[in-house]
Amino acid sequence: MSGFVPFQALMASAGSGKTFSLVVRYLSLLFMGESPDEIVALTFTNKAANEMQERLIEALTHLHERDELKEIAALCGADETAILQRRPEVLKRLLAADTKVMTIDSFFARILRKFALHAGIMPNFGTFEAQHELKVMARFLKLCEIEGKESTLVAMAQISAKRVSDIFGLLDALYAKAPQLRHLQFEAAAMAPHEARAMALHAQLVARFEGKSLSDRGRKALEAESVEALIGKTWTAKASLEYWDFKKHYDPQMDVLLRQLQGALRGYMQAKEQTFFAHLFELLDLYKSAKLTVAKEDNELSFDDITALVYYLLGERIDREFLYFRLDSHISHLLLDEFQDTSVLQFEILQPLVEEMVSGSGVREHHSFFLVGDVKQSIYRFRGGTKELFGAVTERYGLTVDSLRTNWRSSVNVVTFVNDTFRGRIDGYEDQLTKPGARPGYVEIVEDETPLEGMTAFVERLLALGAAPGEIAVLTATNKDGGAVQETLNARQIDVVTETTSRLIAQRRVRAVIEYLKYCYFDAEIYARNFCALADIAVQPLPRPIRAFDAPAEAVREVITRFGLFDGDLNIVRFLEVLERFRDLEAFLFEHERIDTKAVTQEREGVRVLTVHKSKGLEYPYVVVLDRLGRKKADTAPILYAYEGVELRTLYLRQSKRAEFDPAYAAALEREAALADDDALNALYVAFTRARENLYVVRKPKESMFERLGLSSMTLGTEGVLAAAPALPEAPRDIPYQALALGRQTEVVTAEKAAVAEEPFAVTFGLAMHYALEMMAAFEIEDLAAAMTAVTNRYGALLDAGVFETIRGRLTRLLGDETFRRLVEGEIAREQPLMYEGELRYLDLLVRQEERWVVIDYKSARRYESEHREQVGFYVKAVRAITEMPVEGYLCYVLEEGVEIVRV
Ligand SMILES: Nc1ncnc2c1ncn2[C@@H]1O[C@H](COP(=O)(O)OP(=O)(O)OP(=O)(O)O)[C@@H](O)[C@H]1O
Repeated sequence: MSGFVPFQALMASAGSGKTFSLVVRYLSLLFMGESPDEIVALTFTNKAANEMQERLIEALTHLHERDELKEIAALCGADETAILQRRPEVLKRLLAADTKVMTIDSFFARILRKFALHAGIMPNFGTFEAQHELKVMARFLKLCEIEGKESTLVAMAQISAKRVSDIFGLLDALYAKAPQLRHLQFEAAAMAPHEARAMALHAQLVARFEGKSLSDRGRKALEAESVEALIGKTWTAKASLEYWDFKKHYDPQMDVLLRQLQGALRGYMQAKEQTFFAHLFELLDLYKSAKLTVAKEDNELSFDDITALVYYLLGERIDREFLYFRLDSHISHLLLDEFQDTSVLQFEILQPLVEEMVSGSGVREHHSFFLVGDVKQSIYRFRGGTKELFGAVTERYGLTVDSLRTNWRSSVNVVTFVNDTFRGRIDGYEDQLTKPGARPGYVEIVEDETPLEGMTAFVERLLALGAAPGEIAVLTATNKDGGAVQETLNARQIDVVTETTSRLIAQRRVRAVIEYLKYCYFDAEIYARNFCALADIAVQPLPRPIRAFDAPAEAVREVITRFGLFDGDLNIVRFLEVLERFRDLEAFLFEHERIDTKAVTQEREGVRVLTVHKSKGLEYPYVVVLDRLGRKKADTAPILYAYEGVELRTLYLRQSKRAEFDPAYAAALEREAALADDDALNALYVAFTRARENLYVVRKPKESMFERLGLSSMTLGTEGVLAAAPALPEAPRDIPYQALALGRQTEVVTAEKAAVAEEPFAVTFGLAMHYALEMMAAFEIEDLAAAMTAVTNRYGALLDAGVFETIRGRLTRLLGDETFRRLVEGEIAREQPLMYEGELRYLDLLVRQEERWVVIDYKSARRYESEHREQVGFYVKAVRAITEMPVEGYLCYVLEEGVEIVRV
């Protein structure tokens, strides 16, 4: 019988197999006949998404020897032989599919691309982790000037004693949470009356000491010129003045005054807070429009922008049904990993999907929802991850909550150490069991005044024992510490792989090409030399094509061909794609440092160095956890977010000494500190649970981040490393690389054409021609060759070679057509999905020109003209309604006898 539970949550400790179960579940769905297109699996980091994708394929490829097999058989209620028999077919389906295993951010970006026009942006926007701050700031200041809000800004800077750039940071933080703040209202309140009252009470108090022989230091302590100075005094926060030098002259009336003074100070601080937030919210709208304008200009969005826009679409522009269920092939199964770090906002966006999944009746019978997480590993509170969400969601949707007790990852000593360390320290911690046949493993803690040296000693020892560099991970508290580790290890000739080294622009060949582009731009010999060195070629004169300025990608293609630089390194291909995003060479050179696209493969072997935060969900045979190298930074974030469960209740402005006057604030501050403490403890739990075999901890004697764990130098077990696996020459592996699948016209066209029962050849011919046009980087004759290669690869099996020549001929004529060239001058979007009046269509070509939009529909045969006109007429109406700008529609017949362009 099938053990498949359709709605299930797994809440379980590190290494207990949550991701494993997710993979098992995904594959089981495939074995039960579900299509990969219908399954969405979302993770928190890109790394986790890539790993999951790899695990799916690996597990399927080697299913006969994998632990997953038994579990899949159990879930499907089938025997293992039957499962193995179906494996090739399932693998084929998986490889051919447009799978949706991705981060929540990418998933939202994908949704937004489909509805880009509804949000007023172009669908081919680039994504960056953060937007161009300076630009946004300049735009924001300009808007403040136009709207006459400069004084508000200045007032805020004064109130909070912050620089304008800090206020900018606050706006950014609020922007990310804006939808959750809708219910909050702040009103600017006058601070002056509170101030006057406080100063008057102060004067009365001072008067009571008049004529008394108060000591000099006592008198000095009493002096205060302003309300802020009063707040800074120690005595103002005391319960009574009957202490210290004041004691001798104390009379009870003084405490009455003191109490009143404290009330006035509290009132002052609260008024300050109200005013501050009232101003901040006033500016928030300007900030939002500054961000959006810059985003539109650069056609580039940060993930916060994407989340905000999708939230807006969902709430105001688009029927929720459409957002999820009409555009894509139907989503029937939703799997969420690392749920403890999903933010409330992200969940609100996913909610319609979840609700569809769990409302199981009729056609929805085949839906399922699965989420896994571990609240002990919740470490993204600052980003709006709210661990309470887990409980709220499982309860609301009545999910079966299961737990897993066995640790499948780590050795006996690591599991024992982790149990001993966190038992009683993390609320509700339950000991984990070790897996059957677990190796003993090893744990060592060392206290070292110079932690970097302690760390190096461990790494060198492991290498000497025979561990491969790639099996060792050093986990650090911050990125900066990671840099120090890298330097230290490099100085000892140990190679290191970090986040930075795995960026696309850090790859050798890509760096070579970037040097070449600098050479084209700056014309300085040094760049040419760098290029030759990085490309491993002799120093020689290089061409500096003038077109490199407008079409850098083209210049790069040329130089790659000339020097034979493309030897299957997919990073070059990916880089060319990235390069296409830039208007011209200047834009690229100005911006390229910010390109955070990841490299296709990890080129280098080396010790992995990463922050504890980045290590979540990952595992390594040998892990060295390094103490924080610097001092702990005090938490000085000016805004405190007070949550009640998953609801953001209110905001507080952090003000020094306020806790002493304001109990409600003091409670909020305490709660905040406790939560920050939980986060820090959880981060340590994450760090210690990454090790499979050996775990090493390097702690400083003072100010250690491990202090609260009471760790001291010790060893557990006998140190050793796994015998190296026999070094098989690694087979060159094809990395499945997919361009963003935005949904294709293919399906729609096929459906449309099938309806008119056209002959199959004509349909395929039409699709191939459309595809060639879609693949053209720009409508230049130089791009035709690459587009034709793409088409031949895709349709080679279906069409004869001669047919491709026909297509090439037709397109050559099209590219030479004056009218066509004029129409496509502008910003171009291809295969743009569009939803209007309940209908989904794909536009072949949408061009934004200065003051108007142009819709172009290609046709490969002159038949059904009246239907075609009707279709384009519908597009025009839709784009006009969405963009509220003039729109022109054209039918573009790309025929054997020539090009005909008909205005509709
Ligand atoms: N049932 C199982 N049988 C055999 N091996 C398993 C099983 N479950 C998990 N494993 C293995 O144990 C290791 C840890 O599993 P996994 O990464 O799924 O844990 P997790 O709960 O997601 O951990 P974390 O919370 O740290 O992300 C993996 O190497 C996985 O292949």
